[in-house]
Amino acid sequence: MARIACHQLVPSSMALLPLKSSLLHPSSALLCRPSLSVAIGLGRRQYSSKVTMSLRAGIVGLPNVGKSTLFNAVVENGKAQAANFPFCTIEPNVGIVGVPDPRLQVLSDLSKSQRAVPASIEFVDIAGLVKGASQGEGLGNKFLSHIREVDSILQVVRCFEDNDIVHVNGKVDPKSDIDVINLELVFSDVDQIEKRIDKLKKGKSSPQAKVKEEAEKSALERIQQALMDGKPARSVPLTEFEKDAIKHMCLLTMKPVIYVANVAESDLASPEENPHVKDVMKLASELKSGIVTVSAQVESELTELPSEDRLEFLNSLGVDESGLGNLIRATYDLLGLRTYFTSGEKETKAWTILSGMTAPQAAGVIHSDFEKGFIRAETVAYDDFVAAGSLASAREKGLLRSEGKDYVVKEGDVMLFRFNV
Ligand SMILES: Nc1ncnc2c1ncn2[C@@H]1O[C@H](COP(=O)(O)OP(=O)(O)OP(=O)(O)O)[C@@H](O)[C@H]1O
Ligand SMILES: [Mg+2]
Repeated sequence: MARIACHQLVPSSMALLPLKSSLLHPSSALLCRPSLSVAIGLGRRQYSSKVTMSLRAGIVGLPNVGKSTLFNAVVENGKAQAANFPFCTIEPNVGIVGVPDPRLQVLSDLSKSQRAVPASIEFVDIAGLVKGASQGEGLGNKFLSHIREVDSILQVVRCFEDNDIVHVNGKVDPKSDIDVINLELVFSDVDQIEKRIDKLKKGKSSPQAKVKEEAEKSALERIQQALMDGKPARSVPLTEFEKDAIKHMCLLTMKPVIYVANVAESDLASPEENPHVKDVMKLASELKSGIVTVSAQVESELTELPSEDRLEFLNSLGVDESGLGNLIRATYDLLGLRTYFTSGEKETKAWTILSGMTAPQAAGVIHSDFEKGFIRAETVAYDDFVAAGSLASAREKGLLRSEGKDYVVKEGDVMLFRFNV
């Protein structure tokens, strides 16, 4: 028997299970956490056939550059926005944060929802890396292995001058700091690749495994060359097959990077005038990575203030809003994530999918039964929903479309799934 499956029909306890609010990764940089993932048969696309918990962004950088300060502010801020998240903080250094999205509140108000639940992302505070980390310096190998487990990297770069706060290399120098971190990531990858290529050369495998191993070896040799030239693995063009073949390596320089320029509060109003920030901007553009400017110090002070005093404090520094929303949003976008919504009286919820996912796959993010028994999805674009004012009115106006299993979900779709159980 067909049932209309929407958020109201999802038992509330279901929404609390981490594996249900999960998503599927296409990228070879992803899925480096076997302990957190379970296999499911997906078949249809080139995506990895696994489901994991929400995506992780690792906060990386030299010691004492403001990583933990930023982490604490992000997690505290995210908690406030997503107070109804279960397990907000899993461990002292891993926090789940809501992704700010103004559309959520609009939909929630229109549907008179009892609650609004944002999409989520995980932030991980990783201990500082120093020169020689890839040789084990300063527990480097341990910290590098933590970076292997994240899906993207936020590299915090110190851009604030403060003689009371020790800089491990004696002076504030973003270019040198970025080089140190990137070189350690490169060295670590080179090391891994050398070992793997040796193993592949010696290996005797079945003809079937051989094809994949050949692809892996060819991809690794090209990456090795790029690394020798000081370029990251992500700069090497690879086929889908090659990406899949090297995925298990979890190469550090395959992960997308955002540089987080951590500035003094006095620079917050016009960070681009700070020469250190200029350096980071230039490098980020050369390395084809994103950049976000924040003051971790200000953000952490903001979380200590009652919410009614925050704007006044920000205004006193010459800005109108906290930089964290930007940072969280940029991280979400960097991972190639997309949002669709379910919206009704009980709750309005933002769900995370990857671009290119079909309606059944998007339904599977809510629950695997929704994907298995998928019949159709009633879908309305966000703008149409807002213009109509409600789902019922969108239906009356003919804006609600009935889409089948090949429909590729679009950013901002509001969806209602019909499925068989
Ligand atoms: N934008 C900023 N302006 C001024 N001081 C800052 C700023 N950001 C962080 N700090 C200060 O820098 C010091 C180091 O910060 P934090 O402990 O967050 O660094 P960390 O990168 O986590 O270090 P570690 O690698 O040792 O864990 C703290 O005293 C913090 O208050
Ligand atoms: Mg720290």
